[in-house]
Amino acid sequence: MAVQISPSILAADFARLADEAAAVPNADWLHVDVMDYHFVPNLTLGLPVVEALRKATSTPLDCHLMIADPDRWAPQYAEAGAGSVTIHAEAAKAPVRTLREIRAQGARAGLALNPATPVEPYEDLLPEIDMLLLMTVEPGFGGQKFLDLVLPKIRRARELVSRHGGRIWVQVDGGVDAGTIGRCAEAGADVFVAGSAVYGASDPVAAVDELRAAATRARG
Ligand SMILES: O=C(CO)[C@@H](O)[C@H](O)COP(=O)(O)O
Repeated sequence: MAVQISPSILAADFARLADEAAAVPNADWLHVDVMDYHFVPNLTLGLPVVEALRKATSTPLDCHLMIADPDRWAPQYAEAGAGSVTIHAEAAKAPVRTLREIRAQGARAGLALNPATPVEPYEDLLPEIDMLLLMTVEPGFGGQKFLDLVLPKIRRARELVSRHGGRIWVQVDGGVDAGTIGRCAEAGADVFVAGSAVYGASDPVAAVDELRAAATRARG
């Protein structure tokens, strides 16, 4: 699968979200971080903003739910038009049902793991998902330093996914920039979330192109 870049609007100007979405027409996805002050110590945005963004951009929305009760809310993000909805393994109490409900609404279903959460216990869930999101920082805030300790897990995740037919995308999120994206790509990631590295750049379009080129080069 070709490299995909998903700029995180957490690093964008929340007062100008439609313009910020339009600022990266070369992005494959727009990553939308939903936080609820419970699963993570930060609060961002919810369904009404996702519904508004859906109307404001044709770029598919990649909704990452960092919320305490994804079983209750995730299907509604899919219904609101998100192209992909990712729930955290640490928060979901009924992940099989929730992942199936996301797919039933026509969205891709993702499972996210915090840096210290191992991937192996979730092997049986792989048939239920379209994407595995490996956090490369502790979730909650943009602008954090990339955690190298996640690299071996990216390799193990790639192996597991390959054993299951290679259909599932491996996404990395947190501290991804021109200096770290190559290592993630070499380890087996194929979808890259980048907040500060895109929206903190003077030219976000060029930043997306550079990240894509660096990841593509690293895959060889
Ligand atoms: O989910 C999160 C943070 O919890 C991320 O999506 C961040 O928004 C990535 O930001 P950068 O580390 O790229 O600045």
